[in-house]
Parts: sequence; C-alpha cells; structure tokens
Amino acid sequence: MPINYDHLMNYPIPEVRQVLRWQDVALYNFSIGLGQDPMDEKQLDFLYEPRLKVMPSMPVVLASPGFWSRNPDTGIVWQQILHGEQGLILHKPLPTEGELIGRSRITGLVDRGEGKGALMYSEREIIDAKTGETLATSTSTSFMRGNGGFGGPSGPVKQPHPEPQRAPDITLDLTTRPEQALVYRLNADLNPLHIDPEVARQAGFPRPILHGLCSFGVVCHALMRALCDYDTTRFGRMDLRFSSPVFPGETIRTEIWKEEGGAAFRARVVERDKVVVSNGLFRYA
Ligand SMILES: CCCCCCC[C@@H](O)CC(=O)SCCNC(=O)CCNC(=O)[C@H](O)C(C)(C)COP(=O)(O)OP(=O)(O)OC[C@H]1O[C@@H](n2cnc3c(N)ncnc32)[C@H](O)[C@@H]1OP(=O)(O)O
Repeated sequence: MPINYDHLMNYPIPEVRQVLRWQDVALYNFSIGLGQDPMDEKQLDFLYEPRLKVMPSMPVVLASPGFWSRNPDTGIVWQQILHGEQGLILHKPLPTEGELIGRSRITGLVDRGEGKGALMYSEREIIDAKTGETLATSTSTSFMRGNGGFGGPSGPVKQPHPEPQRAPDITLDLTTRPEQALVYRLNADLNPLHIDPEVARQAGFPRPILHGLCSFGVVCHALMRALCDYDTTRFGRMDLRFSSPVFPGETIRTEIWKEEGGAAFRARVVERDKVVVSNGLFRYA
C-alpha cells in the first residue's frame, strides 16, 4: 500500500501519558554515555539520585508514541526509514519525576521523486500533566527511502543551518560503547534496525546502526560540557541533520563554532573520519 497523502497527514498518532521516574532519567543519561568516567562528579550528577539532573536532550524520548511508522496502514516502507533531522526546544526546566503527556502530529510530507525517497516532518509537544504547561517541543524529519514517487508535493523543505567555512573553535570527543544501541532502545525506540542484524542488512547496513536520537544525546552532552559547564538551565534549542550512520562503539567528535546567539556544530566519527551530523544549531544562555 503506497502512502496516501491525506491519510498520513491526518494520521492519528496516539497521545501518550508517561509516569516519569528518576530511574527513567538515570537510564536515559546512562544510555547516551554519561558516567563512562565514574570519578567525574559532574557526570555523576546525571546518574546519582540524590542530586539527579536531566540531560536537556531527554524530551526526544519522553511520552513518545514509539515506532508507529511500522503500522501497515501508514504505507511507510518502515525497513527503509532513517532519521533525517531532529530539533528540540526546551520551554521549561525538566522534572526528574512526574506525569507527562506527549501529543504528536505530522506537519509535512514531501515527495522527492521515484527512487529518491520522501520526507515526513513531525512534531511532539511534551506537556506536564499536572500544570498543563508545555515543557518541550521535539521536531523530527523521517527520511523514507522507500516511499519516493507517492504523488505528494515537492516542498516545502526545511532549510538546514549553514555551516561555517573555517576551522572549529572547539572539538570534543566522546566514545560510544559497542552495546550502546541495546541499552538506548530501552528508552522507547524499539526499531529493530538497531538490534537485529538481518533487519540491518535489509536496510543496507553490515550491522545494526546507532539510533539517531542516541547520537543526538551524545552531541548534546558534548555541547553542554563544552559550552555550558553541564548547567542544564542554560539549554535553549538544538537542531541537526543526521548525514551518515554511526555504528555503536565509534567515537563521535563534536566540532563547534561559536557564533552570535549560540553555536554551530557538526560531528564526525573519528575512526572513519566521516561526518555523521551536520548543519547543527545550538542556542543557549
Ligand atoms: C520521531 C520519528 C523520527 C524518525 C525515526 C526513525 C526511526 C529510527 O529508529 C531510525 C534511526 O534512528 S536511523 C539512524 C540515524 N539516521 C541516519 O543514520 C541517517 C544518516 N543519513 C544518511 O544516511 C543520508 O544522509 C540519507 C540517506 C538520509 C540521505 O542521503 P542521500 O540520499 O545520499 O542524500 P544526499 O545526496 O546527501 O542529498 C540529497 C538530498 O537530500 C537532502 N538530505 C540529505 N541528507 C538529509 C537528511 N539527513 N535529512 C533531510 N534531508 C537530507 C539533501 O539536502 C539533498 O536535498 P536536495 O536534493 O534538495 O539538494
């Protein structure tokens, strides 16, 4: 069944309620690599419950509807879907415990043409169930490699943040672990692409790849360390493009340029000297 534009634009993504426990926060922080140096007190703040902090990238997994693109009635060839872009705006400080509501919707569909894939833009608001306040807005682009030529519009296409043409001001390396995707998926994203070698092969990869949102968290960690001294209240927004897959176990080098109002960034895998995240935009106080 091919994509039906009207059907997918109005797809009823279920509203999700999540009771957030401190253990969920610690698991998320651990799953993006915090605590690799157990003597680093600033990293322990993200794992130790008496003084627990939430890495600001966490809303991308909060009150998430999961991998709903796999539902047959979407018409999406789920085996060929890749996470293309991700954005996050934080409106309020994140709690370590409470009840959250996630409301998701499709905001755009772009047909890139037969053999060139399609883009699906979506947005999720993460709301504090007690106060009704929106805590964060998460925006995603799904690059649907198997759905080009479905007869939809050819735009509008989101314009990525331009990258400076000079050497970065700061670089910071963070390693990922070989089993990182196996832990990361426990947050919410159960796409078998990240655990099942056969599904990875069908998608064109020699082995399972890392979740885009895990790389998003690793890069957020790098930005918070390099620019904000781990002060989570300083995070404003973060946008990026996933330009090439990361394999679990690789080292992610975040390259940062300071610019008016914040920073631009990209990231590369050191072992393959391959840019994996591009067109990054970071706003902070
Ligand atoms: C909340 C739901 C979110 C979705 C969840 C999905 C489930 C998750 O579990 C899945 C994952 O986490 S997958 C892992 C993370 N993502 C990746 O590894 C993808 C990495 N990127 C790629 O492989 C290529 O960039 C690729 C394949 C994306 C594009 O490569 P090419 O086809 O070679 O593209 P290229 O020739 O470089 O450019 C062609 C046109 O496409 C635009 N473009 C490139 N990369 C893009 C990207 N990442 N996102 C959006 N647009 C992108 C280019 O601008 C270019 O546009 P134009 O033709 O208009 O000039």
